[in-house]
Amino acid sequence: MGVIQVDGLAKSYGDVRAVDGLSFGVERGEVYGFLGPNGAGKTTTIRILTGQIRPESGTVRVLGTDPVAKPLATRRQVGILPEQGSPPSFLTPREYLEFVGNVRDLEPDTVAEQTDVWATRLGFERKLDTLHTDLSRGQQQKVMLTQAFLHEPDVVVIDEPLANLDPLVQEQVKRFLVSYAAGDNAVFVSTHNIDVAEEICTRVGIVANGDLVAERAFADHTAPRSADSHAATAGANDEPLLEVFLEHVNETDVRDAPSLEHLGSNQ
Ligand SMILES: Nc1ncnc2c1ncn2[C@@H]1O[C@H](COP(=O)(O)OP(=O)(O)OP(=O)(O)O)[C@@H](O)[C@H]1O
Repeated sequence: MGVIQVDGLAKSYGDVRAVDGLSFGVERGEVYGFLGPNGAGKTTTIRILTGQIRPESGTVRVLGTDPVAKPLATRRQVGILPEQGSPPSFLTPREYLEFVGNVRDLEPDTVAEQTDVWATRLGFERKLDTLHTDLSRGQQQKVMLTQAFLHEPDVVVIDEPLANLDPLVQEQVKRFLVSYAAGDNAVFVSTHNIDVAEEICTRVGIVANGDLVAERAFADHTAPRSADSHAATAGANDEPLLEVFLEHVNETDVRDAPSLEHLGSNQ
């Protein structure tokens, strides 16, 4: 069984069928990309995976635990970076990471060490003692990334990992995600960004109207691929991911967006 296993998942909000019979699995060593247009059901799926909401039907296992029955156990085991998550405005990054470390039962020394490693890696070491309210959106995103990895979880679930980050930091984060998964962990990434999915993922599931419409595997890699290189593709053909996406997702599937034109570009 994979570290994430989803079978026949369904969730509606009133008349809206947000997730509709979704099944997929993620193995250790994978960066699994969950790629879909606005309103496809990505965030709803992430919220179920991380024990925040209950599905109507279907089964979910994350590291063998059922997040529906044991949401707290799941949240302890995984790293979570929610969509539009931001750290508390009234704390500094150092205080917030100490708080997260405490909740995660980490030794204070480990938290201090990891805080320094991450602040240096992402370049916010000079902001460690500044209130979040005085940090930019990108700086806050760096703190949120740090909290997701602080306890070195086997599974990390991230909604739009590169949102608000500058290109240099995006490159560092992409490399980090690839190397983290390669260390026998799994990274589940939800994104609209086809180039990023193609660059860092070992496998991409394309989701539309709450269900997987295609899945694409790439050869193992230990560093991000160049976005325009398809030589490493291990799927049935060498078709670029954008074309696979456009084949399976048509304008009628894009519930909240009038056009597909933006989908290949950075967020
Ligand atoms: N709390 C809610 N109440 C009612 N409808 C909701 C709620 N949350 C999501 N939806 C609807 O469920 C569908 C799936 O939404 P979801 O947020 O899961 O999609 P998404 O793929 O994450 O979209 P995006 O890429 O725009 O963030 C959408 O049609 C959305 O309008």
